[in-house]
Amino acid sequence: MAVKYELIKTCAQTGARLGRLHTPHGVIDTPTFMPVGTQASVKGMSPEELKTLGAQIILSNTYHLFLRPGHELVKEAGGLHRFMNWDRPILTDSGGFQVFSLSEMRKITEEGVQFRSHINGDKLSLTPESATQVQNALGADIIMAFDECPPYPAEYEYVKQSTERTSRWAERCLKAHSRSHDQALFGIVQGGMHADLRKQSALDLTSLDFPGYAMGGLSVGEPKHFMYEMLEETIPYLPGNKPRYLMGVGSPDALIEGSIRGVDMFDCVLPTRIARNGTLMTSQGRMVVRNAKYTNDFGPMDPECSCYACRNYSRAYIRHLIKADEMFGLRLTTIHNLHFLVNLMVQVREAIREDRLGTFREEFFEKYGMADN
Ligand SMILES: CC1(C)O[C@@H]2[C@@H](CO[C@@]3(CNc4nc5cc6c(=O)[nH]c(N)nc6cc5[nH]4)OC(C)(C)O[C@@H]23)O1
Repeated sequence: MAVKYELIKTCAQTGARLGRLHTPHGVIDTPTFMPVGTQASVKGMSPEELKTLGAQIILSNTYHLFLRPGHELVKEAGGLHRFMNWDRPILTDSGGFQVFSLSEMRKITEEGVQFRSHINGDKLSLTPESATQVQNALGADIIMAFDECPPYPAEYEYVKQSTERTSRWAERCLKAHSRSHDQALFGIVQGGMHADLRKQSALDLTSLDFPGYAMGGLSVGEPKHFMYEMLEETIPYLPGNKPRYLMGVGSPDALIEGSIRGVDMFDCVLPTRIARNGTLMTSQGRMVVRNAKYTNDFGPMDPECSCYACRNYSRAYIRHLIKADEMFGLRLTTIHNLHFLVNLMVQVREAIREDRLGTFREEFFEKYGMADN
């Protein structure tokens, strides 16, 4: 059985929906936040800790694993689930985006992308066919079409050409996708910040009948209201019985706003990235636990949080560990931030079930603060 989306209900107050995504490695309750494990590890977290905090699916990345250790090695190890000892669902991003955000000297043609490895400078290339074959070898439950994420800002004409090429690449991915695995290939809608290009991209991709659709080209530095507008311009052209995935989004406000607009899946490095510099997402807004004001603060990072870190350790202790460069400190902040977002989605799903996500949004923003988080 490949990937199947089950729509449970739509929120009466908003456009949000409650669903379940059935995959070969288990069921995912949606809307969901997916922790990012770029190089086959969610930095500092064991699979057991991820399960304890409630993660139902994690991300990994084709670009990084293609460069190191190589997809053949992962395949030889029995695939990504076996390699990283994670028996729940995995989604891999297709690599196009990371080529642009990480590698030097890259050249994009109709064929694909040529680039230099950011690790050792080797000249490499990825094409729709090779990116799909790499993901088939890695064995994730959900794999992504190979696309170009246009830079932001970009000229209309560039975005138009790039988006049309991404649609042609999507068809090539479908053709290359080996059906021998139980993997679902999702299409990625592009179109920059232009409603007409977003609509055309959605129509092109839905004509290819993918089992799920991502919205790419967002969370790339644009003002958040542009992102929300593009969701409103795209989602009406996506089928209601398929999952919608907003790539690269992971701040509390954007998760709520995206859910309200009908997004089912989110991922972002934000919670794990800011945890590593001691910044926490708490019910009272952002908090930088390494600040001197927490030196003698023996309370939990977040008094309303039930995570392992908040139940067992104080702000003073965690601040000390971070100042002393003790690894355990960043593990605790990571556990907390991931638990915070996973738990936020539990509350979002509860609010949808009870037709009160609009009210929940107001209450959450009141406490969390509308600051750009
Ligand atoms: C918010 C925050 C902290 O997230 C960070 C940093 C910069 O934004 C992020 C997140 N934004 C993001 N947009 C994406 C768009 C695409 C896309 O169009 N196609 C494909 N295949 N994958 C994508 C992955 C994406 N991630 O992108 C990198 C550079 C990976 O780090 C992330 O700002």
